[in-house]
Amino acid sequence: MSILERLAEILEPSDLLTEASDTAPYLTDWRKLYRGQALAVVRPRDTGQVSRIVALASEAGISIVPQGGNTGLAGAGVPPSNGNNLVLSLERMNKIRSIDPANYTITVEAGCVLQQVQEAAAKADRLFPLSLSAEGSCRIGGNLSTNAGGIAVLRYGNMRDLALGLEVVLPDGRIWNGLRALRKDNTGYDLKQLFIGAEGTLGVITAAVLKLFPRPRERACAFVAVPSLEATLELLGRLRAASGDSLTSFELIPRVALEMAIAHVPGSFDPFPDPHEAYLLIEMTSSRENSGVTTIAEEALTAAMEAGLITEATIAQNEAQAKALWFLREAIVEAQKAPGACIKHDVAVPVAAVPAFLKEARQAAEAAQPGVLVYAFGHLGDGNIHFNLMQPKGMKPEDFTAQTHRLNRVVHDIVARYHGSISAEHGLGQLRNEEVRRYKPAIEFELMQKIKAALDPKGIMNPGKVL
Ligand SMILES: O=C(O)CC[C@@H](O)C(=O)O
Ligand SMILES: [Zn+2]
Repeated sequence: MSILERLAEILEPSDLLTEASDTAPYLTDWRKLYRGQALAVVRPRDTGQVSRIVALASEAGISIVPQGGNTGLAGAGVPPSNGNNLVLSLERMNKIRSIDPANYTITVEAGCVLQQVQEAAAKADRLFPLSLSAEGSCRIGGNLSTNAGGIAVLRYGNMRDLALGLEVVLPDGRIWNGLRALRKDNTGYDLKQLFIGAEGTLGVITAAVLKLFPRPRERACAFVAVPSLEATLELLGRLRAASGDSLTSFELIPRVALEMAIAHVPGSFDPFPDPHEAYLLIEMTSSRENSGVTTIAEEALTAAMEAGLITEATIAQNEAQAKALWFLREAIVEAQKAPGACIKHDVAVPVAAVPAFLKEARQAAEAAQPGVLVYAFGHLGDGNIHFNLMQPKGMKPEDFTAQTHRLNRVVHDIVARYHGSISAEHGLGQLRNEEVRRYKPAIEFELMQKIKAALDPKGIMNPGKVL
């Protein structure tokens, strides 16, 4: 029997895609940077089916490429071009299995859309805090596999910090049920952490127990202009001190990004009459009714203004205004498409080093590529900056992208000097898996390879990614 015939015994006909028109969306990423081939796209409906598919693939020596919402930025969900593989989409496994408000946990299947999990938590008067721009279409399995970050890491951590248990189909098809809902469990190695951030190279995550938190009752959202990047550090310290544990987001928006959004994304606006070099979008939240978090934010920002740490500030007076300010944060991401080609760097340095890093990296990038537009924004509060470079005016997009490797090197060498990371929240995928070798200590690489060989001796799980 052929592999397709055997898959047809496991799956409903509509869950086994082989026609080019049906498989096409699964064979490329949304930015169309990568394109691959596959024998078929399989869309199992439960863990048992995933297990049978993986066992079959293992026996036949066919690779498995797990895929969630296909919103990734590093090409981890796109199959290789040799075609001897199956794309395993988790999209049909999208059930919330259970929610336990008293234990502050939710158990979800890997194909749940992030927003669906947020909404289920809210319905139970709880918060699932992971939040990022793709939340309407990215899926939890992908969030776990890339250890997704986003805009609330400062307060709640990234996906590694939000997962308590996992269910995983191992590369030989066996199911590991590690769906424990415990906050304490010191019974040996923390195996779930191997699969989180592994980008599907060690197994297929099929379900997870996630942490919930008290739902915020009050939030203060502010947009401020800063006189210098150095000032942002003292401001961050002051806001954390003033607000107790309430500072949730501290996002950097440079003038160039705001201008680009105003020019290209309808609905964008300038919150202040005069231009400023850089801005911050700040949010504090409290789960206490009448917590006074708005007053705390107002007082802290007034004091910061008197101390010369900010030059202008506006605080949202209602939900609609807060939404409008957050819209600007999304618009600056969208606006990146406008100038043509963009070379992305998803880097992290220790928070205190961000201003110095930004200054040095900007000078180096501008010297390496005259006319380049530095578009550096993001999660300043946790040290993760999207240090993106836009093509110089008048340059052809392809001539600029031809410089990718050289410019990556310029930026990442500086990141390394600051003891940073060249992939903070988007993962390595096939975008940075070669480059990371230059920066990751050989001993760490060797350990990763040993773990890979132990768990996936046939090397069938998502080949060509991460390692
Ligand atoms: O476009 C990017 O480089 C980053 C996208 C995303 O991580 C964000 O923070 O908005
Ligand atoms: Zn980001």
